Amino acid sequence: MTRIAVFGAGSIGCYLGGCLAAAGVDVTLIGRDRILQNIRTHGLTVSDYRGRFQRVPADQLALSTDYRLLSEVDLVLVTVKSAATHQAGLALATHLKPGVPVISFQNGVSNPEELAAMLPENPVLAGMVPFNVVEREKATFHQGSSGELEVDEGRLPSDVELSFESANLPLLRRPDMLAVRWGKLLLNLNNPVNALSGIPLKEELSQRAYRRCVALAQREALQLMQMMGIRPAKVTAVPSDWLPAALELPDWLFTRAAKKMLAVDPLARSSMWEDLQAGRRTEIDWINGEVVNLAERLNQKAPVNARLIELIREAERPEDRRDWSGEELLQTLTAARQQAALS
Ligand SMILES: NC(=O)C1=CN([C@@H]2O[C@H](COP(=O)(O)OP(=O)(O)OC[C@H]3O[C@@H](n4cnc5c(N)ncnc54)[C@H](OP(=O)(O)O)[C@@H]3O)[C@@H](O)[C@H]2O)C=CC1
Ligand SMILES: CC(C)(CO)C(=O)C(=O)O
Repeated sequence: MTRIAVFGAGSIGCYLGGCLAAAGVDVTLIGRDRILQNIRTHGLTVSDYRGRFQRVPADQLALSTDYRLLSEVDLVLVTVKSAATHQAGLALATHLKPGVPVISFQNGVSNPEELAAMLPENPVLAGMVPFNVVEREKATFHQGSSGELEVDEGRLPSDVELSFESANLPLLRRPDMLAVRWGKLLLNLNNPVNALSGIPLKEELSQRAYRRCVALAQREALQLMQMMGIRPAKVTAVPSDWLPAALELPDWLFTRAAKKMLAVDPLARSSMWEDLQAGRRTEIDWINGEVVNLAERLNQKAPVNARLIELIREAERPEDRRDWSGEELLQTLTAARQQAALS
């Protein structure tokens, strides 16, 4: 049986690892002591909005901070935040057997390439997690919204797809993962808006002013992607090009038309909010930063995304952190755009 290691046992890593282990897969979780100790005490519980509730006893998992365990596995799922990708790459390059595949289940568009450059002897596949996972008390990891995992078409050990399927996490294999990652990045432009709002995703997305902020960032990104010849894939019910217009709908129409987008656990928050809460560096440079990078390469401007980066940088300093109302945020983003148009 394929032995699967999760590198970065946090929200996504513990959820994927827990679902796989509950289905009888041999799982090793590599992570930090805080989370591993919690799992040793309580076992690992995975739950979801559809009623999944599975508890895996700690002795059914290999739990370690020791990277040497990587030399014994047949597949690695990388689930660290983007700022930790380089460190993950170093550990994998030191311990992984040649030929063992690695799937990056991370947001952003550059992580698989960063890993591939550090792991010339291992196939690195891009993956995409469409759903939200939050850590709850007693080592419980809860999936709060819907969607299927998507992964590059490259070769995986023969029983891996079946293992994911039996864990109720079917892998959708795709030939166009770069387009999928850009499509996901468009959705993740909501991450800073959610983090700055200080309220759960469902509540935030129910308010038009916040949605208009996201739409401003997406329009800017879509225009630059088009100039660069990037065609983002459709990763929600709405085609990527239509996302801003859908978000700008009045509340009464949006709540009817975008039922799926709002079908999210009432307490779910973006992973960027979780980072701010935990005092960690956020992934802003790997999300909105990619839009600003595109603008620079095209000799253009991306004032809305640049302003969101500034605001998240401020919020990363606890003493400067505050919650923004939708109107306040919309005002500062609109002002940034107007100023850029004048200069
Ligand atoms: N959470 C979500 O709902 C979603 C997240 N994603 C993406 O998935 C990826 C993972 O996110 P998420 O699970 O939320 O992140 P988390 O921060 O919850 O989990 C990552 C874990 O990896 C640990 N870690 C980092 N570096 C190392 C290392 N060198 N050795 C061992 N452990 C390490 C971190 O510890 P420490 O913090 O101490 O460094 C943390 O506990 C991100 O790219 C995110 O954008 C995608 C879809 C949804
Ligand atoms: C699932 C989604 C889009 C929102 O939670 C996400 O990717 C994140 O929080 O980083």
